[in-house]
Amino acid sequence: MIILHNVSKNFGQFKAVKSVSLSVHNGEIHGIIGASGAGKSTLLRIMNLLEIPEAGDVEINGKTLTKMRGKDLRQARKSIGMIFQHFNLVANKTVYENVAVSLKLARFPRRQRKGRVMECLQFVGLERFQDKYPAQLSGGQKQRVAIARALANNPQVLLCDEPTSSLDPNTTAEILGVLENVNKSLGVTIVIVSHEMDVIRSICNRVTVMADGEVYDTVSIEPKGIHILDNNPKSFVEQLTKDGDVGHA
Ligand SMILES: Nc1ncnc2c1ncn2[C@@H]1O[C@H](COP(=O)(O)OP(=O)(O)OP(=O)(O)O)[C@@H](O)[C@H]1O
Repeated sequence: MIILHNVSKNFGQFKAVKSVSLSVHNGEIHGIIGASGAGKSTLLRIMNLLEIPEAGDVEINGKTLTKMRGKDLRQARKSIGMIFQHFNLVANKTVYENVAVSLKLARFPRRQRKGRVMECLQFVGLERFQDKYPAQLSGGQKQRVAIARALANNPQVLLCDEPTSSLDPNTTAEILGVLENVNKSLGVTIVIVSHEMDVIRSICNRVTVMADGEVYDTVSIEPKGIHILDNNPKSFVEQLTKDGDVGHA
């Protein structure tokens, strides 16, 4: 579905992505992991041409994105949604307006917009928050709004750049649950960049490991599932001491 053919990206003299080829399969949750500076986010941003590669091609569903221009490119990019570590919501717009704006930009039929916004907010469990502003929401709620916004135009692929890195462990698990639901019930292919091994192991089917701007390897894995801790202090102590090599102070 997404195929990168020998893509490269330089920032000045620095080679951030070096002739990378990679396939993301239809319907999978594909992780990209690696050390800080390995080029993960740059590679993800190349997939929807937020970063334009100096060399190589990006192919989506048999169409070469890097060779498209104007209306065709805009149309093709509608099939790719994206979410970010810091949510990127518009501060002076309500939850409803944040989702509606992506429909407006995509020229979604005006009369169907309200229904579509509410459908997306329901999907992420935030329909009651439609009139709130981002500053009135928790980090997890902000990321849910960002997911609703990314889903509004019915994308086939959702690109996720460190989607849980600003969140606590329980909220991380909740957001991973939402992403899993996006994949399973809507059939959306997901690519998720994270430096957190637990995040990648919990939901991904295939994982690409990057190092120094190159793909080191791509492996298939069995997702371990999402473990939600409750906020009971007893369960925190149990987690901390379960390996038996620590005692009570
Ligand atoms: N716009 C830019 N201008 C200059 N250098 C950049 C730019 N974007 C990224 N880089 C550099 O390219 C390299 C790869 O960055 P990238 O964000 O892709 O890495 P990453 O693996 O996602 O790392 P991290 O986990 O720290 O975000 C880094 O050394 C970074 O400093």
